[in-house]
Amino acid sequence: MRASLIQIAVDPDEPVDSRRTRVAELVREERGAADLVVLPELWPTGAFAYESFAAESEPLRGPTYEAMAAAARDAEVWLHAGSVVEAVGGALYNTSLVFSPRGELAASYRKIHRFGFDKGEAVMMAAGEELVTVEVPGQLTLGVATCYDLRFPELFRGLVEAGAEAFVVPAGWPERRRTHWTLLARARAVENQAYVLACGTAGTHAGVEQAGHSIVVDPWGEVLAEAGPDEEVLRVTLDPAKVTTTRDQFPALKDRVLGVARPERG
Ligand SMILES: NC(=O)CCC(=O)C(=O)O
Repeated sequence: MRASLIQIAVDPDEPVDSRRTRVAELVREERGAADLVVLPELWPTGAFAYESFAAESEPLRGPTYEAMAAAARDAEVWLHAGSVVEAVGGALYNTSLVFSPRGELAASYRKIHRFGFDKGEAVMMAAGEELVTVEVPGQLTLGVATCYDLRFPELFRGLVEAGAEAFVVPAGWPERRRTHWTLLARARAVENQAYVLACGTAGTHAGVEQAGHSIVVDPWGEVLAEAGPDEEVLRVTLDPAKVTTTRDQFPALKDRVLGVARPERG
């Protein structure tokens, strides 16, 4: 399975419409080179551009949906189109969109763990509640998570229980915590014996320098490819059989103890 992670530079001087057009072209350029294309979290606005969230919010089938559905169809790729600020009634969600090569919506995922503690996304957005997997026929079953989710291993274990063999993690991760990004991507791969495809943004928006360094890790925890800090397309080939062989040859997942009791609070 050939995967291309498009690490987009989010520049506040580039209008959102222009970025949408530019990104759609970048996706189209992967035609024939990729089976799966991955974009980062909230690339239309920037993950830390909280002030623009409401103004740039869109319905699920809004302008980003339309542009990405057409790009997936033209490129004939599975497209994890990163995430958008989805407006639903009075609420906002950080919602990822996954399209089939026919440009049909295969899945959407509302980010479960919101970043910011008592500000930003954590207070402006509502939390998703559902785990999402997408089967790419004949290839891999993808488990979908977004950025800050990477810090919560129970989410990824839940995705494994649901059949995930590769995690796709769009992000807008800051340079300041880049060591966490790399470490957590490798940890999620090792503990779940699954591929991790983590696609971040480049550039600086809302005063937050982005780490870039999108990364692809195999089920043994080895880094297959890693981007630099700037806009870049990271291309890698995944072997679906490697998930099965890793899980068969070192069957740690079989030793899970399910339903471990939480300690009583005294
Ligand atoms: N957009 C995010 O979820 C940022 C997460 C982050 O900066 C961190 O976990 O550290």
